[in-house]
Amino acid sequence: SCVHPDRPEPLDLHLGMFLPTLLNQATPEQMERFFTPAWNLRIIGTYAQTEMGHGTHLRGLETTATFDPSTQEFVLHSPTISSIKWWPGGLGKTSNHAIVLAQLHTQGRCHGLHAFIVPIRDMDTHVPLPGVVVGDIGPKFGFSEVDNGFLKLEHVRIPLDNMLMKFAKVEPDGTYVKPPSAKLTYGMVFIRSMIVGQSALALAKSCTIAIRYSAVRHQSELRPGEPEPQILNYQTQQHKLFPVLAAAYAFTFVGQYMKDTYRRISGDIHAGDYSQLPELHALSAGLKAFTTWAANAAIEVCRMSCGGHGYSRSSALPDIYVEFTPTCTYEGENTVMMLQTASRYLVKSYRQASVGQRLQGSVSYLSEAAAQRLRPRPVSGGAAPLSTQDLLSLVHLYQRRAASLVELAAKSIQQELQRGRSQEEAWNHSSIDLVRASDAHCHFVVVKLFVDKLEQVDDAAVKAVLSTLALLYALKGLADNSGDFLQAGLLTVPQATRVSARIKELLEELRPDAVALVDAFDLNDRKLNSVLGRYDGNVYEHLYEWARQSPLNATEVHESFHKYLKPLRSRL
Ligand SMILES: CCCCCCCCCCCCC/C=C/C(=O)SCCNC(=O)CCNC(=O)[C@H](O)C(C)(C)COP(=O)(O)OP(=O)(O)OC[C@H]1O[C@@H](n2cnc3c(N)ncnc32)[C@H](O)[C@@H]1OP(=O)(O)O
Ligand SMILES: Cc1cc2nc3c(=O)[nH]c(=O)nc-3n(C[C@H](O)[C@H](O)[C@H](O)COP(=O)(O)OP(=O)(O)OC[C@H]3O[C@@H](n4cnc5c(N)ncnc54)[C@H](O)[C@@H]3O)c2cc1C
Repeated sequence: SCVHPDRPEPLDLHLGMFLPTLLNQATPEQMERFFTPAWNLRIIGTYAQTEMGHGTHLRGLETTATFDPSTQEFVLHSPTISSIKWWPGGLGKTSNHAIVLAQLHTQGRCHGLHAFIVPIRDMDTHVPLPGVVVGDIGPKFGFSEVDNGFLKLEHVRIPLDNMLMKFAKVEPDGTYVKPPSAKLTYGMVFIRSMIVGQSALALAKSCTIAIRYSAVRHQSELRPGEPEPQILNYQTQQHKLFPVLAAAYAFTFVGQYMKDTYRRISGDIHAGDYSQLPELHALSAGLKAFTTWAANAAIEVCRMSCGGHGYSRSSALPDIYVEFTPTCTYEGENTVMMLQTASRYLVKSYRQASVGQRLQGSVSYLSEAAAQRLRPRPVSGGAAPLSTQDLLSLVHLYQRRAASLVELAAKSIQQELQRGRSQEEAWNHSSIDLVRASDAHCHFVVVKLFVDKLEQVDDAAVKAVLSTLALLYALKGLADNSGDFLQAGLLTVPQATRVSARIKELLEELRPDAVALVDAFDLNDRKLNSVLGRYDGNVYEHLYEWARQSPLNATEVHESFHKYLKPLRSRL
């Protein structure tokens, strides 16, 4: 639930994008109307954009909203089976309103996607309103507590004033007034920016559970005859978990940066300055994809590092995974988001830099790269950047890897065009390179923000351990993507060998602080909800207690079962 700034009482649950969209696209009068007591007593809203046949391709959405000037109403309609709204959270049983994205038709012309508030259930009886066919889409991979639903609209009429008109408008005579920028109707940058913080939280929870458990769990023999060691002392366990720990800190800082950037740029937009919207769209789309893919994989690493007990729901890791994994799909499917960042921002910026334009923001390095391309600089074959004093050099290495992959993608498009392919085909035949370029750009942004953050840390001891984490994050990325760095001439094979050796040293250096570093996330037992991740470390007692609570243990096997079993046994 969310609290409207001017009203103390909490508003009802607004699912997913309902409230952010309202806040972003409703006029002040509409905000007043939707949040007056009559509305906020029980308005439960969902955000219905995706259809059965279209999720990614917004321009392909089929739901229509046709303005009828004779009655001053819009007629909302689902013309085909594939146009049925599908997936919106809370639509199946809970919501009584939906923000519906539909193709606006007025005066015989289609003006593209716009947002409409559609009442879908009676505010008193909660019965679906006339023309509204609504229900739940059925069991899913997870998210079972959310009634993701379907919505079929059969010529449903809503008043003119239910179209969100902060940017675009329809006059009473049906005249369409364009928004100051067509891009404002896309939205989504808010939630995508927030999801970056969710990636950090999912990582922090998972590595807290796995590292605390790894400090409690004793297993096997390290030295014959000695007691079983903590599994956290195994180099392989450290190699699994400490890079996740480093990523959890990295993404926490990126999440803070995205929140601040969203606030700053949306303030500019409200003041009528849209110049930073492309940067915000590119960053939010790319970093949402980059951090959710990384966190999704890392949660599984944490689960498997806990052995059998990691597979138990008592660890909380299966639930963290099931709840987190759809972030790679919703709010913009990750591959499509990476392509947006590359095609709509990086390649465009590369071309601007190539003609000497001085770029600002996260792509300013492309201007430096264009200049250096004019004055190529031999890569130092000397010592690899392996100490915390070298963090800035590592940022430059990531910057130059990104620049080289953006250039590679741009040149691939050029080559495809020269082979006679159309623009669209040339882009499609370069999309693997485009995704790689986006990934490298986001990776550079994450490393840079981590290193920038260190400058704000005053406590010497904290700064030292965070610098070691930043170094581990950067070197692990170098090792995992060494092909890119070698291919771009940014790393030599001997240097790559030294990087791997240095990573092992860093694991050892971090071992004494590992548990303190996860404690620092300050996730209490209730929030973690994990027997393995308990702050007091009393895992086995609570694991046994947790199992005994299982409903299956509420009763003994009934004697009728034995009666059933006996004849079977006698036949075996
Ligand atoms: C405090 C609370 C914290 C909460 C934490 C988070 C919790 C999360 C809970 C959420 C629960 C789940 C709810 C899920 C909801 C959903 O999934 S809602 C549906 C999401 N669907 C999508 O995201 C659809 C993805 N598809 C698209 O965005 C578009 O189809 C496309 C991929 C962008 C392509 O559209 P198209 O019209 O073809 O555009 P282009 O030609 O590519 O670009 C045109 C220009 O517009 C610019 N642009 C595109 N998108 C945006 C944007 N969002 N913002 C700004 N600008 C955008 C693009 O850059 C182009 O610009 P130019 O190049 O300058 O023309
Ligand atoms: C748990 C959950 C909750 C959701 N909640 C909501 C909600 O509240 N409201 C709402 O409106 N929607 C919601 N959605 C729907 C979600 O937004 C869509 O599923 C998402 O946008 C992806 O679209 P799609 O399902 O059509 O996938 P598709 O786009 O069909 O993706 C399938 C494959 O096609 C590829 N692909 C598609 N287009 C391209 C392209 N141009 N280039 C290259 N590859 C491409 C993708 O990369 C992917 O691999 C939810 C989904 C989930 C899973």
